[in-house]
Amino acid sequence: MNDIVYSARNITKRFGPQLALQGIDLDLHEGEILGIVGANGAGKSTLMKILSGALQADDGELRLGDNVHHMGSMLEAWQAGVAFVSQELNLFPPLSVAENLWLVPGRTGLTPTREFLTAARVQTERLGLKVPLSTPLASLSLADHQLVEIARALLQQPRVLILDEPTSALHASEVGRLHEILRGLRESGVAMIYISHFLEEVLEIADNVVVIRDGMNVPLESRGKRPTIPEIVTAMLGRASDAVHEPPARKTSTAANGVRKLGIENLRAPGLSIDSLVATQGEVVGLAGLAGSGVETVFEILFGVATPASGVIRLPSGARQAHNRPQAVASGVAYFPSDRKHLGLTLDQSIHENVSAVRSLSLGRDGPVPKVARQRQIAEERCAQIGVKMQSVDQPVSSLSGGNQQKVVFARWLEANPSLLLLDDPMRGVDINAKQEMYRIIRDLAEGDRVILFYSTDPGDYVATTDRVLVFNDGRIIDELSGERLNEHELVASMNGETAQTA
Ligand SMILES: Nc1ncnc2c1ncn2[C@@H]1O[C@H](COP(=O)(O)OP(=O)(O)OP(=O)(O)O)[C@@H](O)[C@H]1O
Repeated sequence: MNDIVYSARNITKRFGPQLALQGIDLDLHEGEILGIVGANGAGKSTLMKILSGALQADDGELRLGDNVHHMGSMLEAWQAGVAFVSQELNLFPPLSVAENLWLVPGRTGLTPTREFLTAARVQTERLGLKVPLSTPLASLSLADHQLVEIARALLQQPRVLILDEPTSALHASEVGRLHEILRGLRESGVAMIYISHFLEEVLEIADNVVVIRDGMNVPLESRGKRPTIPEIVTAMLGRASDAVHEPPARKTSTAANGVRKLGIENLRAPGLSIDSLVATQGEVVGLAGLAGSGVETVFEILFGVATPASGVIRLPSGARQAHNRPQAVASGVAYFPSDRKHLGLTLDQSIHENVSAVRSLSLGRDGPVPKVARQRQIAEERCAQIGVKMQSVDQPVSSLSGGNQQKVVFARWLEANPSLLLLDDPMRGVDINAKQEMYRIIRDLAEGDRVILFYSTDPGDYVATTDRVLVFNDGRIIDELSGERLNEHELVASMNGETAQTA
């Protein structure tokens, strides 16, 4: 094994009464990709923030090479050659891509040098970011934001690169490109930490895997050998997973009278052209496609935040197309957006306030906002159901880990009673167990009289939850997968236009 580049000993971190890290040890070697896995709230991001100077440990020691190093700030870490791609995507939406790439700790001025721009162009192209560097960041998709954040770290030519869920918004081809780049960096001796909830992905790219549970290292039985996924899951959860998911008994669409249905006809908008799309109550219909395929626009139109040029929309509640968000909500439409930062959570409010907030938007089952005691009870039930790791429902949402915040949003929409549920990558960043529970909940929701449209960056999610999948390309529906054809292989091929048929 090569030399140790970066090591942590007995790292401990408390947030008030919460002991987030309890004596973590870690060794990172030159030219090693170290995978770190753990359930939501296990302490991965906290540890990465400490390694990258964004947070200070309460106790423990960090060593860079042979020297004890006090990572007092992110600037110090950058200067020591430690670059961090954060799960929270610390970018500046009003600035351009180039300015975002340029702005790193310690650098002053907003104008990138010509030399930097040339390097930036090469790096972004290698990662598959297809927009000019002058593009305002705010106009890019979440996946592109993730690529910009990765490019920014790579442009620092770090000795140590920490990637916290770098692929949560990326499609398989983008993941493939990133892995190729990381393998190249490994060859040149860069040491990397790679965190992901996609365990197959971790096993594919990582040389070694570290499991963290409740802020502590969990030894793997296969010590030194390649661990298996069941072994990793058992270590993560502290027990074997009970989360064996059977794909749903798929329904075939019934357009019978008397059932609620979503009907879209001749819908035209910039980058979108749908002749017909019908989904009936009880169905989970997947809308799949690569970035820019048009799925996002469909969601935006149905939620009243984008306006089509023409077309007819009939919502399951019987209402016509909504022209703004309040109208959409009042017409029974719930939208679960993929961007965690814009999930609509009020971060400084408590979990129970957030979970019950949508009732006040007139979607509630029992109408008026329930009393606080009842709110708390509902939130407790919902959070227990999907395993939100928390101290109490009174704590602010901002104190939860990223994946647990995502689960609170999910719990919140469970408390609403929409007739049309738009789920835009709801499982991004949630751990394997919660994912299985979400699959079940989505199926249960569909069993009621709801129509569910579902999008994910993980093809496996479609197979696990949907009845059928409409594949979008260039704003059009180019394929429909159901029955035997609804498997990951066909889906990925179809999204890439390999077996596309006209639906
Ligand atoms: N700023 C904070 N204030 C209070 N508690 C916090 C704060 N940040 C994290 N925690 C708590 O520390 C624990 C570890 O959180 P962390 O974000 O490190 O988990 P994680 O393993 O990265 O989870 P995820 O997979 O969901 O991103 C959690 O219980 C979380 O609630």
